[in-house]
Amino acid sequence: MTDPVQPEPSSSSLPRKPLVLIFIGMAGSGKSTLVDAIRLSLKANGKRVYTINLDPAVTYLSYRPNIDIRDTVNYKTVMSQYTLGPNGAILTSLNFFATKFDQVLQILEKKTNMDYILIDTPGQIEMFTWSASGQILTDALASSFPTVINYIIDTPRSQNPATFMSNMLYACSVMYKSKLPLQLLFNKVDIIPSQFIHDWMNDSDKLQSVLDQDDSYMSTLTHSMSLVLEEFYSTLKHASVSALSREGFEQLETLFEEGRKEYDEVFFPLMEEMKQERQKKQDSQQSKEFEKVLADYQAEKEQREIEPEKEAAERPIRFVGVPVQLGKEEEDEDVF
Ligand SMILES: Nc1nc2c(ncn2[C@@H]2O[C@H](COP(=O)(O)OP(=O)(O)OP(=O)(O)O)[C@@H](O)[C@H]2O)c(=O)[nH]1
Repeated sequence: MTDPVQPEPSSSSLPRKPLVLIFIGMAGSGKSTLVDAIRLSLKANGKRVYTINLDPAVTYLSYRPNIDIRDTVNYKTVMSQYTLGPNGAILTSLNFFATKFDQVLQILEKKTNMDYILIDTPGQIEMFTWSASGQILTDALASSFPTVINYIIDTPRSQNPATFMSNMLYACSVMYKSKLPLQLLFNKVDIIPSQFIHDWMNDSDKLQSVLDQDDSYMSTLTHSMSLVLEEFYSTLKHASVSALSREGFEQLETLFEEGRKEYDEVFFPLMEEMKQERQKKQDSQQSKEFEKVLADYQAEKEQREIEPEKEAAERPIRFVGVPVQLGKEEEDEDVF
């Protein structure tokens, strides 16, 4: 395969960092198969690729990830030790891993020669997208590296308009929650071409003609939703691929680099702005607290000048900053 993209220098003056690609999608949409296939394809194009598996419950992976959550947390042990069900154990394992993620970041920071870091996530999508630990991991990655979310859609299953709409609404919510560039990968196009999805996204009448065959409440709702999502579709970048046949892979590097550009130009400045805003708030809170301490000190000093004897009698004795309360009978004793 030829290299379709010559990496452009990042818009920032900083050295070019590896691009983090987080793969998210409904169970069985093909995340792990796609991560492996994309890893091999990028490597064949001469790119250096690092892989991380964040699914503690996956039993088989066709590739050996460079960092694997399963090497740190044993999901089955977590389940029996904390008497948890499968979902609780996945969540707890992710929580444990999040507490160690600074070490992962330290390793990644040293991988300056890498072009891409591919991240495989748990099959139970909400375990990652709606958990505090998922948010912590995503934020930690996005504040250190250009990061793009790849939302995988199972094309054959999306032939049902309600399934299609559920996926689109979920993708939209992931973008809002993560505040990161999001791209759609319509997977499994070796089974059925994704043309119908493009038609539905570009022309709501085409979706309507399918919905017209069904006069249920759901079809009316789906149509209303499709009108609402038109704006979301218009900015969305996507590609149709097959992890098995590697169809559509020739457009992936271009798509990923567009995601990097979007992160650099839109999301990174936004994140920096938010960081500065937070810092400003913190600084103003600190200076308010400092002024309060200063005012208290001033008031206390003035009080001391007015009533020096009374103040000395009432002032608690302090030992290394801790007020020592003396009992009545001990008042004359040296308690230190
Ligand atoms: N025909 C076809 N099958 C695929 C493709 N990608 C994945 N599959 C199959 O889909 C099934 C699920 O793939 P996985 O890669 O395990 O999907 P996943 O999203 O990682 O699954 P979970 O982690 O369990 O959610 C497997 O049987 C794959 O072989 C594809 O492009 N075409």
